[in-house]
Amino acid sequence: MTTPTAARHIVNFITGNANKLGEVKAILEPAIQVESQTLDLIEIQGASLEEVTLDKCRRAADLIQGPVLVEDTCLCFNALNGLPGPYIKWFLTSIGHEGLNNLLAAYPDKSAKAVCTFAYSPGPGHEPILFQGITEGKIVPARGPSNFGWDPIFEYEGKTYAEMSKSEKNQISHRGRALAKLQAWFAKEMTS
Ligand SMILES: O=c1nc[nH]c2c1ncn2[C@H]1C[C@H](O)[C@@H](COP(=O)(O)OP(=O)(O)OP(=O)(O)O)O1
Ligand SMILES: [Mg+2]
Repeated sequence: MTTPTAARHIVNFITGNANKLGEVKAILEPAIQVESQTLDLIEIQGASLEEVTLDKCRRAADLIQGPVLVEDTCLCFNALNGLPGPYIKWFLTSIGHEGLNNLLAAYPDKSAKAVCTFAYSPGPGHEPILFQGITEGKIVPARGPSNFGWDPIFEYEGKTYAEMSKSEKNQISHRGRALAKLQAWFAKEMTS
């Protein structure tokens, strides 16, 4: 059954990452329809996770000249005081799964947080709203298919993200948890 058009929200998710888009669609649709445009948005450095996402969202709204949803994902190693954090993309590209494991070789603490921060802007000039989700896990040698980023090295309750089915991951993931907050906010907007 489809939701009546009048009660339906549409978001324009701006991302260059097809895997993110797939998960966001799987979680939000059909209640919230997800359209998408691919833009490689500049991400600022030396700022908090929230500031990085807010800035990315303002840039996207200015470029699109309309409502946008963006997301920034961080992988924070507790032994490294939260690094690589927002720089995980460049660490992953440069040193891979093994290199990321090696970063923690000197520390007994392998725990890590996956943090997903979505920002929604109703349009240029509006202050974006943030929705954050965190999943606590640990960094392990790669297990499972290498389909999406660091999924094979992030373990949650005995399984790496890569060893989970898509729906299993979405139930407990940083992204799923952030989107649960976004869904609640949109549901409230619809009734107010
Ligand atoms: O659930 C995930 N499971 C495994 N890996 C993941 C996940 N989510 C993001 N990732 C990877 C993609 C990128 O290497 C880095 C985040 O960087 P981030 O800037 O947020 O992503 P991106 O540049 O690929 O896409 P976007 O255009 O939305 O910024 O972590
Ligand atoms: Mg990015």
